[in-house]
Amino acid sequence: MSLDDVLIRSDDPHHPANLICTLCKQFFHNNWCTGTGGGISIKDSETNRYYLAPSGVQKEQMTPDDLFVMDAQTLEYLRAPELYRPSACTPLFLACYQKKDAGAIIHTHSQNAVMCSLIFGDEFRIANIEQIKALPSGEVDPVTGKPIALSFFDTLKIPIIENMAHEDELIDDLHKTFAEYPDTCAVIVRRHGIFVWGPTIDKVKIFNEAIDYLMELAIKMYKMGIPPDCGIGEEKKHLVRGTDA
Ligand SMILES: CSCCC(=O)C(=O)COP(=O)(O)O
Ligand SMILES: [Zn+2]
Repeated sequence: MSLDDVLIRSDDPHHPANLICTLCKQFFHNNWCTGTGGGISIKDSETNRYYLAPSGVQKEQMTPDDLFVMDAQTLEYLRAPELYRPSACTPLFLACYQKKDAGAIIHTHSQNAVMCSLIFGDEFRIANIEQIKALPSGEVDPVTGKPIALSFFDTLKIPIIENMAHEDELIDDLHKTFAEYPDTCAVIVRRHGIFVWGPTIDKVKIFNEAIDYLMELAIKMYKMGIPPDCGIGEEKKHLVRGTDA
């Protein structure tokens, strides 16, 4: 059995090497990972390994052979395809693994994230929308030990940080948001996209989809004059009637 057989070959569609490729294809069709932008990293908790995409490749065309594999303990690459460099987002993914105990990270260049970063200041907020309930509050049920989701009556708050010339230059602001927003599962990068993390890739996929839905809705509300974080019933007084926005 070769090292590749151990690290990247599996018939299991849920194996990280397969899942990264499958999800990047899906995300390409959502316009989230086009033109080489965006990416996904998944931790294999059983083997304690990080799976990372190569940099600058068309993410929807990746195969398991293209992936980097890193030992989560030593941070040494167990597999590093000669043709490639690891994703430029690797330091940011590692920060999420190490500081947020993430099991996976999704990075997209969603236009909804970019638009929200152009409309809003240093925080994206939206309140009282059913889809918010798909997102974690950051609190844990003391009895069951399970994470508690946000309630319909809560306000989702996602920090927005400024973009930099290179991905690794985002690291200081990412660490700052970890301190200032200990409960957030996402950071929007202005004029760039969004990073979303969580305990498993299944959960992160749900978080990313829910946040993207909420960002898209917020843009529509904003265009209608409705602040996305306004209280229930307050929308009427903000509504711009007759708009074709
Ligand atoms: C046009 S993509 C610019 C780099 C970027 O923002 C990104 O998400 C992809 O970086 P990678 O090194 O993973 O290709
Ligand atoms: Zn990016």
